[in-house]
Amino acid sequence: MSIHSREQVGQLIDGKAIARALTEQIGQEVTSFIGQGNPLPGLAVVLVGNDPASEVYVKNKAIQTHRAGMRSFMHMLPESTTQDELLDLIEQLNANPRIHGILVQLPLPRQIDPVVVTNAIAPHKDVDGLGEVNAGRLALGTEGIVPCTPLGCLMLLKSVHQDLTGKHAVVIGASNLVGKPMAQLLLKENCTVSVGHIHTKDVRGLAREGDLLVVATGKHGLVRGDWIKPGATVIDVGITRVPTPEGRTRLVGDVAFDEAVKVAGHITPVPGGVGPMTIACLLHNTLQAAKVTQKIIRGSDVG
Ligand SMILES: Nc1nc(=O)c2c([nH]1)NC[C@@H]1CN(c3ccc(C(=O)N[C@@H](CCC(=O)O)C(=O)O)cc3)C=[N+]21
Repeated sequence: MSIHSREQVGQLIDGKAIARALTEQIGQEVTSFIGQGNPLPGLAVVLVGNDPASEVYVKNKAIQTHRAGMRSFMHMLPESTTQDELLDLIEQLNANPRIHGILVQLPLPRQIDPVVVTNAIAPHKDVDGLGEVNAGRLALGTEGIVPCTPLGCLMLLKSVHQDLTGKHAVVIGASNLVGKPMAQLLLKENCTVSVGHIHTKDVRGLAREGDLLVVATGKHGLVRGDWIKPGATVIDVGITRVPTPEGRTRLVGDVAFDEAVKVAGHITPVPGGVGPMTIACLLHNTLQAAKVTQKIIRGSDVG
């Protein structure tokens, strides 16, 4: 034995493997859904402008959609697209019976108001769960479509803890896309929830109190080892492309992984953590949306 104490190493939460299993299960459900005479679930993804990172995500989504046996409809619009042009497209997609889910990739160019656009998506096709109707349902704890990234984070937390009741969950970041819906979901799981954000006075002190720590700030490497309660479960939602010394790029999260892994009990990597779960949950939401639509059309339970 050396005189140094053995370094504790947290266990990796394998988001890629959990997402693969979920996608496979969704694929089987799709097969039985269409076997009952229902149409293929269809997902429309709309990308405005040519942000190269967004294009990668959009392509990944299309590949995974086909893997789960669903149809995907891609709409790539130029950076100069007006809000009215985008609203016209959404109106067409809302009316198209082959399309059960609509996702408009964020962020949008300056001339387009994301709130107006998200609320233009029919609530039963809002597979991102970001419109006022679904956000309101989540806040009230009623049935609705739950945003993909927070839903994926919850599944990862549940892969470690069967029951989250009574745990102190700390969410860093209060965006409408991740932080706010994440806090709502954790409340529903009977956690004591704290939300830290840019104005929080001692965000490190707050983070250190979390039995569960979900970080979604977009500031890579923000959360250091000494921000983490020993043994905590850490979910890193951040995804930033940074240059390497060799002149390439790599993806990094909001958590300084090498430090954090020594303190955490369980931790998600980037890549291979939350990202693949986001896509798997998008497919889950699209299948659910298709089921709800068919249930209404047939006036009967399709399971
Ligand atoms: N309306 C809307 N909904 C979104 O869900 C949404 C969005 N806009 N805008 C952009 C962000 C980002 N996002 C990701 C999804 C998957 C990966 C993903 O699959 N990541 C892989 C690696 C991908 C790679 O290598 O580039 C991983 O983390 O292992 C990443 C990021 C969804 N977003």
